Amino acid sequence: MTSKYKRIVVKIGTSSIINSDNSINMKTIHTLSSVLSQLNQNSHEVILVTSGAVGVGMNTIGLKTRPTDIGKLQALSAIGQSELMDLYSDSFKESDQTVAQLLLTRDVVDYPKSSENVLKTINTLLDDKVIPIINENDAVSVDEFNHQTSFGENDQLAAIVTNFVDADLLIILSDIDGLFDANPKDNPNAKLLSWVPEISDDLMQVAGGHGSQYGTGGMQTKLNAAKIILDNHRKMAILNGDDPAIINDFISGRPVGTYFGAEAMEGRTNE
Ligand SMILES: Nc1ncnc2c1ncn2[C@@H]1O[C@H](COP(=O)(O)OP(=O)(O)O)[C@@H](O)[C@H]1O
Ligand SMILES: N[C@@H](CCC(=O)OP(=O)(O)O)C(=O)O
Repeated sequence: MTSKYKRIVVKIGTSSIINSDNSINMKTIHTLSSVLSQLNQNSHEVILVTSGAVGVGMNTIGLKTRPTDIGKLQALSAIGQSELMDLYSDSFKESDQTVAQLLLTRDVVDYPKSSENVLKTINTLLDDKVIPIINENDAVSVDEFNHQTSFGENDQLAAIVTNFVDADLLIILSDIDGLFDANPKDNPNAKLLSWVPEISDDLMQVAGGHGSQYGTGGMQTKLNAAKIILDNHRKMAILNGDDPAIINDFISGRPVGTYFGAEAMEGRTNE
């Protein structure tokens, strides 16, 4: 496998981790753990940004409808985060892969001393071949005047982390094959876009909201993430997380999903 991408950030969304009946998608968690372990043990460096704390928390206490109250969501994420990490730890252990948990707030990357410490921690973990698993620290995040600690959602968090750790590639795994020229849930004739070199206003118009009650951002937040990535001359892909082995296909140069990058890639046109 080519090693064009040495340091890779992979983000997985709630809709890939939680099934529509509120059960946990253990198959995806197992395959993801195995694929990322292999990459990490074969000359790549891998960081996982995972959503799912609120969804797993809902599963744990048997709640079927996502609450809107912030306090309830924060409590659910506190319940779900430890469960989620347990699932990942057990699953990565099957591939002899050690993982570490980092819960970030925006001030951590905005303040020089704390950002220096987080970067040192991540680099030390990667040097030691440990996979950092990152989520937003939902229970303490706030978004208020003079005290902004919230990333808001994990697509943006993943793009910020990709820049922060100077990674070569961000892969966003979702419940859909990539970015389409219209939301396929509303338009059955929508076509998959294979290559996106820039984020135009027209493109922002085709990006709709989330697909299930468990996902939060939809394609809009993924395009905001892509903008951060392209502005910083990096590369990103949106792939279907149903079978995370698709990560290997993308890295090997197969034209799967949607690729965001200024330079063309062989085999990719939107014709
Ligand atoms: N133009 C588009 N192309 C693809 N998906 C779209 C588009 N517009 C809206 N969507 C919706 O975005 C959803 C993925 O976002 P979301 O539900 O937030 O997932 P995640 O939990 O992976 O972040 C898709 O299931 C789809 O319904
Ligand atoms: N921090 C939240 C995730 C929020 C989020 O961005 O979710 P998603 O749109 O599914 O990536 C959680 O773990 O539930």
